[in-house]
Parts: sequence; C-alpha cells; structure tokens
Amino acid sequence: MPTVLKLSDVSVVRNGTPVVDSVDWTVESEERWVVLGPNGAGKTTLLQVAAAQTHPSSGSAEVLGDDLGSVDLFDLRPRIGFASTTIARRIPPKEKVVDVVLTAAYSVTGRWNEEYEGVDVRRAHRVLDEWNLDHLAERSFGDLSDGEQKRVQIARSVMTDPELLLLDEPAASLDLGSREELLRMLGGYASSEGSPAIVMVTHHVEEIPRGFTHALLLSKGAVVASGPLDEVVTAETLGEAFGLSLTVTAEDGRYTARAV
Ligand SMILES: Nc1ncnc2c1ncn2[C@@H]1O[C@H](COP(=O)(O)OP(=O)(O)OP(=O)(O)O)[C@@H](O)[C@H]1O
Repeated sequence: MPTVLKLSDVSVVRNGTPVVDSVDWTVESEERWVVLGPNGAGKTTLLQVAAAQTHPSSGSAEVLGDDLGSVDLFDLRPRIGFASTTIARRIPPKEKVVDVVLTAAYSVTGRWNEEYEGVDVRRAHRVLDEWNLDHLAERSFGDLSDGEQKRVQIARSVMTDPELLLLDEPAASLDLGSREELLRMLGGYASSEGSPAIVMVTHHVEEIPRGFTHALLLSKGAVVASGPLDEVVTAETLGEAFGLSLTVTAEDGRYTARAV
C-alpha cells in the first residue's frame, strides 16, 4: 500500500502563531480520510499543505513520494485533485460546465485559447456522466444550483485522474436532498476500483460518506486523535475537540452527533 502523504512534525505559522502545530500524519493509497475540527482548527491550512499549495514553516511534508521542499511543484500539482470554494470562486460564472471540467487538464479555471485533444474532451464528458452532470454540459456554471456546482467542482478535480483527491467541505451549504445525493455519489466513488486516496475536510460527522475509513481530528492546529473512523469519531474525542458534552451514534456506516 503506497504512502501518498507523510507529514512529520509539520507546523504552519501565520502572524507568529502556529495555525498547524507539530502534525504527524500518514495517508496510504487505500485510505479515505475525513479531517474534522472546529472553526479555525487549521483544517484548510493542512489541506493546502497536502495540495502542495502551502509549504510548512517547519517539519517535512512528502506528497506522492516527493519532498515538498525539493520537488518541481508544476510536475506534482497535476497529480493532485483539489476542490475548494477558493478555486470555485475563480471559475467565471459564464463558463460552460464542460469547460469547467476540461480546463483542469491545463490547471486553469477559464477557457481561453488552449487546444484540447479529443481524448480530453471525451474524458470530460465521461467524468460529467459519472457525476450525473452530462445533461448540464452546455449550461453556464453560474446558473447551476449549489448542489450541481459542488458536483461539477468534484468532476473537475478528478478530470486528471489524480493519485490524491482533496475535497474542502464539499457538502457545505447544501440542502438535505443535495447533501445526501452528493454523499451517496462520493461514497460510491470512494469505494470504487481505481479511485485515488481521498482526504475530505468537513465540520459535521453527518457528512462522512459511507466507504470512508479514517479520521483526523484537529483542534487549535494540533492533532486530538487520528486513526480508523470508529476510534476517532467518538463522544470523548469529539467532545474534547469541540469543547462540548456530546452523544455520538454510528448506524449503517453513517454518524450523527448532538450535544447532551
Ligand atoms: N493567511 C493567513 N494569515 C493569517 N492567519 C491565517 C491565514 N490563513 C489562515 N489563518 C488563520 O489560521 C487559522 C486556521 O485557519 P484554517 O482556515 O486553516 O482553519 P479551518 O479549520 O479550515 O477553519 P474553518 O472551519 O472555519 O474553515 C485561523 O485562525 C485563521 O484565521
């Protein structure tokens, strides 16, 4: 089982404060992780390190076998799929859905004069089909519902057939039906043959899709717990991270949490 991510004693300092604090974390290719923690815990910052978008202030980070300090980032980044609201905000609202996905092949967010090969166009349509979006291929991205836009962002992030897929809050702001549809599709994708290692940031245990295997729980930049889902998503560890007395239940591969 190859290691796709290996962080050793990683800290990221912002304005003199460690927002990621001495994190040790290893992700293997067969694993599907959620990163949980309260607002400001450092989840997005940690994901940016995994995405080779941010360098650690100290410690070492190996992504897909390459040390972030010595690898050519232009070679490494296309091997990583990354969906986040920061990237979504860069997509021109008038951009056609098929082009939102297609432009991932060139790591750009607006189609201009790039020449795409037939193989790329076919792949974009196949990915749209897999995420139940092909009927929207010619629509403008900005006209889609939030749920459709989130699925387009994921389709875009898997366009290059990445070895590591990083999703920052993919279910945030979705209504119940859209959330459940997205989680069903993500769970199916996570369990499918040939899918990459996945790391998904979320605030809510209700958003952990079936098929995910591990969790990293952060608080104030530091690791509170890390390991198999059923060992990390417990009333004790979540209570400690969120500073609340909680009841946590697991049923049929899904979790719920509520304050006592
Ligand atoms: N560029 C920056 N300059 C200064 N502080 C920053 C910067 N980026 C992040 N921070 C701070 O680092 C801390 C961690 O931020 P981060 O976005 O990683 O947390 P998060 O767990 O993803 O939060 P949320 O759940 O609210 O999205 C926050 O206190 C944030 O204000």
